[in-house]
Amino acid sequence: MISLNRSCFLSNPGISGTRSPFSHSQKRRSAPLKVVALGTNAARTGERNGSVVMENTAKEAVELKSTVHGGVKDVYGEDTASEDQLVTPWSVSVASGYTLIRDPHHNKGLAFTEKERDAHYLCGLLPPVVISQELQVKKMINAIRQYQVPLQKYIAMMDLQGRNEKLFYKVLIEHVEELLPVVYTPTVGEACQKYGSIFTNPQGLFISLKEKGKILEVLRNWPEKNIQVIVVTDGERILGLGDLGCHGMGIPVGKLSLYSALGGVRPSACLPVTIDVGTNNEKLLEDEFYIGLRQKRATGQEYAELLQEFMTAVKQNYGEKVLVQFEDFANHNAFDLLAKYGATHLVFNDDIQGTASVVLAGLMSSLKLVGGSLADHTFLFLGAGEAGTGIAELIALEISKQTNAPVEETRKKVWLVDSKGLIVSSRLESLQHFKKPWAHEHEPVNTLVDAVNAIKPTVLIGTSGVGRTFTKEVVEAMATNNERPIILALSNPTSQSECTAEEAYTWTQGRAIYCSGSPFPPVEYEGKVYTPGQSNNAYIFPGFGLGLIMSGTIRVHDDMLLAASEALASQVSGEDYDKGLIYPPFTNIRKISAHIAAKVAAKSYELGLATRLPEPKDLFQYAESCMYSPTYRSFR
Ligand SMILES: O=C([O-])CC(=O)C(=O)O
Ligand SMILES: [Mg+2]
Repeated sequence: MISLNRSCFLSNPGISGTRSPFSHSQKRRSAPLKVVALGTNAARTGERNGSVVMENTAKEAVELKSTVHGGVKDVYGEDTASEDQLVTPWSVSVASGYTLIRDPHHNKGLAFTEKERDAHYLCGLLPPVVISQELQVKKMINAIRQYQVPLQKYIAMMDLQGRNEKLFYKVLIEHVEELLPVVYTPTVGEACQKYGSIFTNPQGLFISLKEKGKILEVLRNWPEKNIQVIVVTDGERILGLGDLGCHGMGIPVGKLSLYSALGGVRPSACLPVTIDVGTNNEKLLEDEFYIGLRQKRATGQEYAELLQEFMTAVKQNYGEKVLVQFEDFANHNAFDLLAKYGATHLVFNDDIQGTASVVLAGLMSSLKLVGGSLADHTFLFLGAGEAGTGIAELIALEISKQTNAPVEETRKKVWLVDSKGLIVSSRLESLQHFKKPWAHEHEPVNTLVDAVNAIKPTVLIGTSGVGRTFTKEVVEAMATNNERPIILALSNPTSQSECTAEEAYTWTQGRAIYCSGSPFPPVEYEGKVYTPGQSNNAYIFPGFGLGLIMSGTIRVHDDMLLAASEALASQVSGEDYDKGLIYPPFTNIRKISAHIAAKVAAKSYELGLATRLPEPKDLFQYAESCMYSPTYRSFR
């Protein structure tokens, strides 16, 4: 193990982040870099940057060292600390031998070449055979297919991620349609429900009330320093499964693996975070395997202060351009957090904004099948939370842009039903603030089926988190009023879907344009096969995030969501339409993400919110060139 003085490496452009964050595209052979904090309980290891090289010789190191006092960030407070203050003795070394094959960032398993085995003290630690990464992929997918139970597949994939990161991403990318439901929705939902029982190696960063007052220090415990995307949850509304407390960690981990696989953001630039303020889930509080704080949720000022400290620490540690994606917060916090931090941070709420953008894309493309413009349609939602009101607002905004009518007018095309019935003006006083814009003039209507009959929507969208609420009666009413009813059953996971694909096709005699949030297999109805679409924000957030990051965007703007929707809709092919699909298949998702990233970045430049200058000439090509590739690198 070669150890090098920390300060010279922290001022190395390759480590401190002044080099392009996407430097993996540089074709340099890399040595596996290991960072070790001495004198602490745990050794922290990690790839500093996909292509950090060790050829920064003593000369270069001395030159770099001499710049320490010239403006290089004193990340650890070492230079400014007074003598009695404690500092962390960071050091940097090259991983080799046993440490190397235990390091998921660099491990290649049986794919280490003879030369690498010689150079890195691996002889004897691996059996003699050397195989290609392609063969490893084949072996892994075969192994996954042996498992009958989805949760076992999930565990096998998480295990792989913790053992050999590049292989994990290569398997996932090359079998994306098959493995998306494994590492993501719906299986991730079951994983969260059983997280305590299946928990082995911790993933992500757990920030609980115990860490209050020292969140900045906790962030610094994470081995990676150049973070570009954080997905954070407080676990209060995990998919449609409710409060899963600290067990919600599966969600940020899953979302970020999609950021890398689908959007090409480097895994080492991604940070999953769970904020643990307790849980109100009694079953979890009594569960002996629960991994979180065993207390009721903190609320009010205590909650707000923890979130404020977190958001401040994030900006302080990672700068202005780190993207914070809020995920699966309860309604009562989600809207407020987005409004509060939207003004000061680069934040994005996937459940409000990502879902809105993906649904709008589907509606734009569905017009090719049903005709007319968006303004010609009438939309009815079951569920008036984050997803429902988020989608509703983006539809109204798009219609307003298309027709030049004020958004207050275009909102009238959109109706929402919540647990108390149709949202109407007589309920205004008692409505939560995010529902108020949707309280239109109408007599009270108590049930969904009555609302369908009264409003006569052309589009029915389920975002309630409650399964089986699009009953036969509801779907039949849609089919009576429309030649081709658009029915989107968006709640996740599969158990919470408002109706199944089979129900939608059967009850409409195959006329429905149906999509769900969680995937359903094709359905055969009267001799014809119908392929349902999946309207899931996974189409949007990876490309959207890439677009923000690659342009150095500092704030999210609604027009970027519209740009993402248009980009996604433009990727639906004639062949897809012929099959009745309104989304492209996930097989091409990396190309789709690059298109979305390019359009989002273009909008950001147009709005003056992008800081990466000059603007690249061809943003699509630039997006593709930025994308992480899971192909092994050669070690010297
Ligand atoms: O995770 C998903 O599949 C979609 C989503 O954001 C949610 O349902 O909360
Ligand atoms: Mg979500």
